[in-house]
Amino acid sequence: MSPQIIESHNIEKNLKVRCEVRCRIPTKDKGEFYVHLYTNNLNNKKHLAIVAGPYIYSKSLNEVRENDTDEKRMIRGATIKPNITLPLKSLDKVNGISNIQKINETVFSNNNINKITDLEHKIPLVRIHSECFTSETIFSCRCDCAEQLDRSMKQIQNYGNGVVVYLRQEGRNIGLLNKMMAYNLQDHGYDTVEANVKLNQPVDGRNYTIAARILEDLQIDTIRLLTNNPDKIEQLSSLGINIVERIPMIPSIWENKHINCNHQTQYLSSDSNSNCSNDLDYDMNNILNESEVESEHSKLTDLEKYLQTKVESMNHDIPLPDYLIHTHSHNN
Ligand SMILES: Nc1nc2c(ncn2[C@@H]2O[C@H](COP(=O)(O)OP(=O)(O)OP(=O)(O)O)[C@@H](O)[C@H]2O)c(=O)[nH]1
Repeated sequence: MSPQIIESHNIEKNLKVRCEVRCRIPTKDKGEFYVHLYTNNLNNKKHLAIVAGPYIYSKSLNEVRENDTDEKRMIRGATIKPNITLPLKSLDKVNGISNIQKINETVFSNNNINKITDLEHKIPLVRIHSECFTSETIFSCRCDCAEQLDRSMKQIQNYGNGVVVYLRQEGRNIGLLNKMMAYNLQDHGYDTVEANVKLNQPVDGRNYTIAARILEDLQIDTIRLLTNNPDKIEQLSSLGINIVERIPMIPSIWENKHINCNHQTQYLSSDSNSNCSNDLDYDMNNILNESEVESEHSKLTDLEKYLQTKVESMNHDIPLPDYLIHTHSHNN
């Protein structure tokens, strides 16, 4: 067994989480959430659960602690009535939802989220999100992480019942220092996968056991999951989370882009000065030779190159828009 597999087995066996505090966080444009802060017995990282709706409660937060008082419970955000349990668990068994074996792949627009029945509504909508300081705090346009966080919080709030589990696994768990070195390599032609490899780091060093334990603590065993990442689905399923639906996350710069081989296709953004924008104009009728492909690829924004690599090299399960199919990344 590789050291990585041994480590992940150890994590799975020994990991325990505890919710230390829960507080209300109103947001500018996404409504109100209850943020739960978790400690664990393996390291000092403080993972978070950002909860929407009135149905989700933490077991560990609400259980009675040594020398507990009403005031202590109020300060940590626990219910004053101890040991509250809600009937969310095993809804599938009670109502026969376990028949849903296949993971449906539905583009969940805000409209059809509203149309689901009350019963289905109880299955939480979940995003397992990994920390990205560069995009979420200092507005980097190299990746779409901040957009994914923003959109998933909005979708979950609109749905009325769900959680973003926010994992402190910066840079797919290689840490900020390595990620910043990877960015320098990416500025010299490496893609996001090759850069990690060059630094002797795993391409994706994340482990989702902590997320599964947090969901367990929140008394959630059946979910709808917002993701494009098949590895996340596989790991969570093997950790006992029943995923009844996979909801893709289409990056906003790829929305409304489609195949139209008879016309010159234009993908002009309204903000052509922004590095995040997609201001390229391709003629799909042209068959490009190798050096033209190389040259077209070099015109892509950092974000486009990143998204393209996620689909082409990391198996992310979303269709590549036409104009990118015609500009394969250099390592393909
Ligand atoms: N090493 C490295 N990490 C990155 C880079 N860009 C973003 N990240 C990290 O990638 C993580 C997010 O992973 P993504 O691959 O974007 O998305 P995902 O969570 O795997 O998949 P989805 O569920 O579909 O969003 C965060 O921890 C980011 O800090 C990069 O260029 N290099």
